[in-house]
Amino acid sequence: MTKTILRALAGETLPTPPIWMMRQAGRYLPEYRATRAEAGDFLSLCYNPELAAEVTLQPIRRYGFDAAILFADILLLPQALGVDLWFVTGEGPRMTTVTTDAEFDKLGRGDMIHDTLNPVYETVRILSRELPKETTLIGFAGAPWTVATYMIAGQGTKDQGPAHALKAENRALFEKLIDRLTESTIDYLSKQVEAGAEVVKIFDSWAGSLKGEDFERYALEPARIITKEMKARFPDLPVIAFPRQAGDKYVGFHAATGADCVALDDSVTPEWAAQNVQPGGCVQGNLASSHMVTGGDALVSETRRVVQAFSKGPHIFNLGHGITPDADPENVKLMIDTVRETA
Ligand SMILES: Cc1c2[nH]c(c1CCC(=O)O)Cc1[nH]c(c(CCC(=O)O)c1C)Cc1[nH]c(c(CCC(=O)O)c1C)Cc1[nH]c(c(C)c1CCC(=O)O)C2
Repeated sequence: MTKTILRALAGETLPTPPIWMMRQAGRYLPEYRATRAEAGDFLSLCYNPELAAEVTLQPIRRYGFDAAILFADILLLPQALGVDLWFVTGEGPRMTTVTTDAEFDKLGRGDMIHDTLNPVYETVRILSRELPKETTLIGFAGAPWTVATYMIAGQGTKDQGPAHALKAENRALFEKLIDRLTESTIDYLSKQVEAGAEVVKIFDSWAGSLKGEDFERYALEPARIITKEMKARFPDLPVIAFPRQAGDKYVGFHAATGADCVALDDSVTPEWAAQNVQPGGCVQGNLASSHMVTGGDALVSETRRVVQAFSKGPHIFNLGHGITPDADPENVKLMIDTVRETA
């Protein structure tokens, strides 16, 4: 029997949508916090295959999600290209910037990324042995634009101002960076698939700040190239694209990129997306993650609404963005029970 997530990704409408959750291994879980403390810090956890596999498995054991997502981070790739990366507690990632040709020229390329990323592939190998046979293993990478926004600013930003500024001031350098990230992302994802990832997801968290032609060039086009090359190398590999906050640009994203599934954030209604995006293929999403904090009747009614809106086509139930550290683990259970009862 084919795994439910793979069936949905192949375009099948299932009686109950398969479920997983962005950031399902995370700080809202006491067992995650304990393992992270054992590892020392977040990056040490990412590079410790035994412990990274352990935190990936924790939400599977607790909730029986239909998919596990590799525990790692989108910023490991720039680190593998040679930038310094660290996390400031309570604030987020920091890295050395790439805003000049000289800084760009110091970046690595080709197979050298694997020296740093080998522990991630080892995590994938452990997981493909240890996951329950019905659970799908999802590998992932950041989309070039989103990763570039962190590399250019040296940290997270509200409006991706520094990346937009570099794009305006030195478009040739900006485009070289996007191209280098596109190439390295293909190499990185390929190694994850060779190690046992069954699906790959491309996270473009800041796609929504690209407007007009910039969206086509720097969100859609890299997703198309990555998808095309991954499918050339691995013909049966399903690809999930997440151009977060794309709004009306979600329409036609499957066809334009070749992605099997488009993940939706919660700024679009499920009714609108069912009508305008789901005809293109499988969709994933899109309950607001705040319900995992607030719970109650609203959680139940909004979960039912998402399930019902997408019930006539291929759908993978998920949140619209990652679960937050202040979420209540009991609310996750309530969401899963509601999905499985509603369908
Ligand atoms: C932009 C981005 C990043 N990382 C990621 C994105 C794209 C998705 C999104 O928009 O959320 C993706 C990511 N990050 C993480 C995963 C693992 C898989 C999963 O469970 O979803 C995935 C898929 C673990 C993580 N990545 C991070 C944590 C929290 C770190 C900790 O335990 O202290 C986890 C579990 C840290 C991280 N990593 C990043 C930031 C901005 C932060 C700090 C914010 C925060 O603290 O939540 C970069």
